Amino acid sequence: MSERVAIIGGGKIGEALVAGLLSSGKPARDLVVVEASSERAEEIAQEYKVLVTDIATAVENAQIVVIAVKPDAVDGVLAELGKVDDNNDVERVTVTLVAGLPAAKYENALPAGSPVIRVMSNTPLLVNEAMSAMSAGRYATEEQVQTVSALLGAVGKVMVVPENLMDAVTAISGSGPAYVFLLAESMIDAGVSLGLTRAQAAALARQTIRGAGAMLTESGMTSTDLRAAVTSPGGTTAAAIIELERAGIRPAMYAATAAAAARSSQLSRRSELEGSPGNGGDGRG
Ligand SMILES: NC(=O)C1=CN([C@@H]2O[C@H](COP(=O)(O)OP(=O)(O)OC[C@H]3O[C@@H](n4cnc5c(N)ncnc54)[C@H](OP(=O)(O)O)[C@@H]3O)[C@@H](O)[C@H]2O)C=CC1
Ligand SMILES: O=C(O)[C@@H]1CCC=N1
Repeated sequence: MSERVAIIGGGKIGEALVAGLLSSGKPARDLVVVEASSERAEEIAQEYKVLVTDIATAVENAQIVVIAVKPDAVDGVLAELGKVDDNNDVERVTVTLVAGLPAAKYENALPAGSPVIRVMSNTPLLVNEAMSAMSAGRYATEEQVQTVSALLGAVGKVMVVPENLMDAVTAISGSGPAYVFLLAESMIDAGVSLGLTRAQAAALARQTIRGAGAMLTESGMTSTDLRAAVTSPGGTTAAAIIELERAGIRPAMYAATAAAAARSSQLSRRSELEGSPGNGGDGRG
């Protein structure tokens, strides 16, 4: 069965999901987008030929409703979803791609017993190479987990994790593409400083990262063994690695990912405070 998927938020991650699903073979008629910015809505409709509409039309007959807005826009989306007349017979699962916010936040705001699945994916959705981690909320059935897993499996790899690992997942794979792009940027600038043109340096860095990525996923070797195979005794790579270690590349990665995980956890704590009785939240659940 081809499920109808409504995506609320046609920003960077919403667009990447649309593009990835279409290129994986999902028909455009099974995708519908809700987007607050009219300019952005027009762009998405033009580029992907999917219906971009209001929330009530979008969720009608949708088996999967994906929330892909910034954390601070989630309350607005939940309020809009609450106003949608829900008298059709479609069994619906809500999938949140939002960083930091727990599945319970959605369960508390949606009608009692609503199935929710929390997902942390990443922008390589765009090229069907996403890494998506998912945690089922308390009302999601095994069948719904399988359905969402199949949907995300069409646009990359999927891992099921307990929800308490979502902050760590966000720090590694959610934000991770940005670390690799930063590495690419710094390799390109370094290449220019060594006399390459920017175009030459960019071509060398891009294909090197692509090739190394393919070896990581396809060789069956560990990253440690792959690095050792490049590092000739007394050679150029050893000279470079000494400098990277001296500059603290490992402690920098520990600190960076700890900061990302802490930010994710902070968003989660803030939403708990806002949702608890006596703190101005709705107090349900
Ligand atoms: N970017 C990434 O790499 C990743 C992002 N995420 C998560 O995905 C979510 C979205 O991030 P991202 O795509 O980067 O953000 P964007 O700001 O690019 O996209 C969000 C879009 O949703 C729109 N929007 C806001 N409120 C509503 C509403 N009520 N109904 C419909 N559309 C609305 C925004 O419009 P407007 O700008 O006019 O407000 C904007 O176009 C975040 O929660 C983030 O944590 C998760 C993994 C990776
Ligand atoms: O930076 C962010 O908050 C989002 C979540 C993971 C990647 N981008």
